[in-house]
Amino acid sequence: MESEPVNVKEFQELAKQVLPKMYYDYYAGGAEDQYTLKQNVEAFQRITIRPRILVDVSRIDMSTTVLGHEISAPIMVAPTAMHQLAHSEGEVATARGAAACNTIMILSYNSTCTVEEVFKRRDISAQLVQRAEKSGFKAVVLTVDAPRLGRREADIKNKMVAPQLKNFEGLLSTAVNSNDGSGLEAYANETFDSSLCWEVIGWLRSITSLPILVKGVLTHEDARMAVEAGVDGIVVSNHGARQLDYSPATISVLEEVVHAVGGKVPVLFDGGIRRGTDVFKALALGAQAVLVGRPVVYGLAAKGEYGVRRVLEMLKDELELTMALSGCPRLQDITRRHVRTEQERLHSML
Ligand SMILES: Cc1cc2nc3c(=O)[nH]c(=O)nc-3n(C[C@H](O)[C@H](O)[C@H](O)COP(=O)(O)O)c2cc1C
Ligand SMILES: CCCCC(=O)C(=O)O
Repeated sequence: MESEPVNVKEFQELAKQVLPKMYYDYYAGGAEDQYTLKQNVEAFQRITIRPRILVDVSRIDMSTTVLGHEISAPIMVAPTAMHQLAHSEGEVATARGAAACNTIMILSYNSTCTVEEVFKRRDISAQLVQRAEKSGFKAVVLTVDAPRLGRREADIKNKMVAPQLKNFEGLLSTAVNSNDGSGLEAYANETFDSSLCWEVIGWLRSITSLPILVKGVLTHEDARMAVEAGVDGIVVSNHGARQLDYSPATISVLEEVVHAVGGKVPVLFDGGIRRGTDVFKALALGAQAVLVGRPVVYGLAAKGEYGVRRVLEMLKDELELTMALSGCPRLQDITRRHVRTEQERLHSML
């Protein structure tokens, strides 16, 4: 396939062709049976759209603001680790692709280029957060679904080798011996902090004035606790199904979290976004914007910065068409009544 990809799935095919198996497996894989990995995508397929007719859709406006920052569409780049395994220009190319689409990129602290997130060594975390703040980052996203690394069996089989991570140069050696299995797991064992608890929000507040979001909320209980802890935003996420297998498909719990938050802080969403219709469904169920993980990495692997831009543009173009065909000229026109969930479908059959 050397023709231009026409959708995000075709970028995945291209990425598979160009990437070494070890890296493709790392990007594409999920935890254990990969049940949640499949569900994250399939749960979207069980939601249908209820389009409205005879609405003037000659002008579609997809622009929105997230924490006060205007973006061209509610589609952002999720933090994913180690982009130099996908393309030599790494996160720099991804950031340029995101900028070309006028959107926000969340940088993983496990980036192969350079900054952020939380860490066992709080002194190192503090340095990374403060470096990020100084260099112009606008928010800190604390990933709360990784007290330990999920079991990714492809990485174990491939004896996945984790590269040196530049953010930690001079702070910490990230070189680990991976002879016994996943090098990533060995690295995570050294660095991930399994004692992290709610107190960390107050600590982060004490070291930065940036807004703080928590990423990895899947229940109304934790959504309420996060709001009480004073976070500035919540990301509904199961880490792209790479952590706890049999955690729910994220789209199936979005509404529960949105209700619990009650509009007090913005709720962002990620997991399984592959089409503009998926973005539409997440917005209808209450997300302010979505984050895209793997498709961005596939775009980067296949075509560098241009590929990242194309992936984001495709999703944006598809969202625009979906809005037009559903009678929603503006984002605020997309309501809960524009989708029908599986639960509603089953209920109507009783
Ligand atoms: C290769 C890869 C690396 C990731 N690295 C991180 C990370 O360093 N920090 C983090 O919070 N989430 C990480 N994630 C999770 C993503 O931020 C996001 O939650 C997930 O990819 C969304 O699902 P999607 O890939 O179906 O879009 C990673 C995901 C992938 C696929
Ligand atoms: C040790 C780096 C882990 C990155 C990550 O979060 C992932 O691969 O999902």
